[in-house]
Amino acid sequence: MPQTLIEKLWQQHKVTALNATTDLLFIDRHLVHEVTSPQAFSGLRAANRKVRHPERTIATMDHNVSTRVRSFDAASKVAQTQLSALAQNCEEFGIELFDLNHDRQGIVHVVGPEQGLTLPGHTIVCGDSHTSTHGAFGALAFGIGTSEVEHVLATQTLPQKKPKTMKVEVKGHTHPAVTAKDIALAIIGKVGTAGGTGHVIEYTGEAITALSMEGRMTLCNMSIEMGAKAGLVAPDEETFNYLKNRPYSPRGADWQDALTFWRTLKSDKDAQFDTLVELNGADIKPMSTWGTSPEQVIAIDQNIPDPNQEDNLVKADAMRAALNYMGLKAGQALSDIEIDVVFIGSCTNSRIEDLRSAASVLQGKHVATGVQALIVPGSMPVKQQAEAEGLDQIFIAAGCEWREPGCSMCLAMNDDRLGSGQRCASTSNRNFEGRQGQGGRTHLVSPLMAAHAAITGKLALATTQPNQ
Ligand SMILES: CC(C)[C@H](C(=O)O)[C@@H](O)C(=O)O
Ligand code: SF4
Repeated sequence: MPQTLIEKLWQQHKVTALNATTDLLFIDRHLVHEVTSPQAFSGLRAANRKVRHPERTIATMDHNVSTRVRSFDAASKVAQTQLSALAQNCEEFGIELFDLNHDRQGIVHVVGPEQGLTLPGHTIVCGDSHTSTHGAFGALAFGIGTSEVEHVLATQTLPQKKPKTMKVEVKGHTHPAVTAKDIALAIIGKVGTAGGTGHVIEYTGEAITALSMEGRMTLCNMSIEMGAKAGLVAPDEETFNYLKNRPYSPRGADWQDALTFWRTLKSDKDAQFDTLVELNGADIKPMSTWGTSPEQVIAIDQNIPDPNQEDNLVKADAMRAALNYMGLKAGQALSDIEIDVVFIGSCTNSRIEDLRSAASVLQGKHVATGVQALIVPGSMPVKQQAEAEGLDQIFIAAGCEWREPGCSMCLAMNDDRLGSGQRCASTSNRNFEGRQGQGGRTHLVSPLMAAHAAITGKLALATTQPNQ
């Protein structure tokens, strides 16, 4: 029977069936960060167990770190406790750690791929919902809870319910001003935040294969915002070129063997998916959210929808609540909305291409009066690369703040946060109430649009208009 890539990866990692719906899977790679690991290590210690495969486990510090200075002292008390616990746990259990002073430190979902720790055909888990990012490499990658982190540390396996499969096909090409972020937001706008529930998504179509690895990571990253367990793209030459000579990528004969295997990783021609979704690349425009859920999203040239026109009463109520929280009115043009803060960063959009894209807009320009613009590279290698290319100088000359790597203003777990009522054009992935700080208002956008917002002080249209 023809199989989807998702089914192939599942079969390749199935250790045994536990019951009719649940299998035990082998986990190739376990990524760890400071927030969801302390209790898992405590559990191991209490049961007097070791980490089964320390060499398959790697840790980094990201959520809680200060992006102003590289010091635990700059973080809050809770953060300091979690960061020190991670350092101590990694030492005790023999796990490699990219700590604050390490030149490979960064956001866990930026670090894995750029180090070659994320490989096609892998099962990858992390105590973090955006583990779906790694699916960009043709890996089955998903987030897990803290008790599951303990299970994987102890056994390198995980019981998992078989997911449903979904194919999201984006046909044809998109306009040059349309980025992977816009594609992701357009898909969420179409299927909704529950549209992917119980599914693993495979993204296909010309508009997807045309994406760089950075773009594919942005897209797969947001699979979780559609309610999906994971999202992936079948690996191709773009994937292999990206991985060649990365620090942990296979080398020599191992590289050749890996390539031979990786080239088999695709869905069979007539493979059946449980759910099909189709979009036309040419219909997608630069997007921005207007509300407090990623599905409350429209094209930048549209007006904010009216709850009174919404037939679904639950949705209409959610829209009213969102308008109220966001301080916006139905019918208002998105492009008239003034912003206070711009955040370019997070595991969705803090890679070198994202920074290049922002720099292309900010070069020779200045941030609008009264706007604070934060540019936070996703990792130390991204930071170093950006500095080698002089991007930091472009940002600084434009009046932006150039920070140290970390999750930063993506979530209010460190000292970068919005004040109450502040409005932010953000390249992150969640716009829930209070996500970036209590009372803070988030508009999810691409780095291109965030950079335009920085210089105009508004949710501006990108200069290159789509579909003209
Ligand atoms: C802190 C962590 C558990 C959380 C997640 O799982 O996603 C965070 O990364 C987020 O983006 O909200
Ligand atoms: S950058 Fe944001 S979404 Fe990504 S792992 Fe950190 S907190 Fe979660």
